[in-house]
Amino acid sequence: MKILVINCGSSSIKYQLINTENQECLCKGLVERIGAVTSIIKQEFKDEKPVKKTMVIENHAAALKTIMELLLEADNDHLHSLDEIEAVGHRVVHGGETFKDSVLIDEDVEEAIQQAFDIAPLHNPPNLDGIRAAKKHLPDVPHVAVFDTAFHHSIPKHAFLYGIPNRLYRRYKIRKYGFHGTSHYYVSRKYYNLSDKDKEGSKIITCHLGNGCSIAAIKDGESYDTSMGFSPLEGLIMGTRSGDIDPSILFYLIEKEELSLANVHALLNKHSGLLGLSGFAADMRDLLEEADRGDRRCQEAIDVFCYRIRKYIGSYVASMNGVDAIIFTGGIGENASPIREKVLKEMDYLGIEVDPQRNANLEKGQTQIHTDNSKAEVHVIPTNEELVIAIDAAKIATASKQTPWA
Ligand SMILES: Nc1ncnc2c1ncn2[C@@H]1O[C@H](COP(=O)(O)OP(=O)(O)O)[C@@H](O)[C@H]1O
Ligand SMILES: CC(=O)OP(=O)(O)O
Ligand SMILES: [Mg+2]
Repeated sequence: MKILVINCGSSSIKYQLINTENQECLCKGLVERIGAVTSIIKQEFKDEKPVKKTMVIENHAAALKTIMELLLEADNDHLHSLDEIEAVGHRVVHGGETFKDSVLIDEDVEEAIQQAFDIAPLHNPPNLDGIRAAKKHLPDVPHVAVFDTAFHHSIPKHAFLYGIPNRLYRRYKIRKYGFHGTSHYYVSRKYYNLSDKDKEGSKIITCHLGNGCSIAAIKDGESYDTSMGFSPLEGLIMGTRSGDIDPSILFYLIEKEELSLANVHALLNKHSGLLGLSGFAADMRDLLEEADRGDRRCQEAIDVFCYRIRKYIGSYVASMNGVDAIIFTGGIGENASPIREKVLKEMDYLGIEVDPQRNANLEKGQTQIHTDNSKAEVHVIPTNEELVIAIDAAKIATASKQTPWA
């Protein structure tokens, strides 16, 4: 089946056209800086020259219209008409306690996604904008929501409850949910596949390090704990998000700097993390470059970033009583070998040994960066959230055709 996968961020849309029969990506695109003075759209069909355009794109609806036009403009063998798209898979970040699996999107599902706006303010509003805009262009095909939270539904209660009054969980469902589920799921399955290991009895730690960053402890193939929580703000240091902080800092700042709720929100979500610490950039490439040139604050931001990851890995080894493999993925995890090196140094207490050559010069198709003597394995596995979304969308679309009343 030809599936269009849409991942709407606050100011960007990533999309892919995937043939789920052979799991091939036919086209990949990105619209950036939606709502800015000029937006950029890049698109690349398989085996074709990439296209890049700069134009004014005011909102997600306009961006989706441009994407549809550009997909058709290409007019190649991969897509002749929008009628060939058989379903659309949408990444939805927060599914709350309601959605344990992907679902066909109807009005109730849209309503539930909207109800989670408060707890995923950076993600769910653009996700819903994307769904509504895509439905206008492709009204006759199934639209499927695939949730970041779904894979983490297996996390046990002792790991998902916070130490606050229990009535807050019962009344508002305040608990850890966890995110990046499609990525943690994908790389863990790839690992089982490449290592020929059984899920049963396995203990692995997956580190998704992109703009948003999270770590998951995966036991017997199921998510057992993860660093993001009620929202995607908890846990690791991220591009612009703070990760874990002492909540008292907020009480203190609200008084000292008379911060409003909106100020606190912006402080922790947009001005913190690598950007806040370095005062320079949220992008790891820029930070590594500046740190190499001797910038002390960029180096400090990298140090804090890596230390937090080490700390979480250690805590998940403790919570699972061991680890068989650690897996790195996401833009930073896949590409930044100095970051992996820094995170993994001095892990001999776990018997983990990284081969510096393998880590620094990972060849295409290779994943292993541990030495042959290492007690636990370490792999770099490129993620593919879009493929997981496409496969789920195809499955649900097929089922909905067979049972049209469902
Ligand atoms: N070669 C590289 N070296 C270091 N960092 C990289 C490299 N390529 C990408 N990154 C980093 O990956 C991050 C973006 O990750 P990505 O997974 O693409 O993000 P998103 O969450 O938007 O999908 C940025 O911090 C970027 O600097
Ligand atoms: C949940 C989350 O943080 O997603 P992203 O990394 O795409 O921002
Ligand atoms: Mg990502």
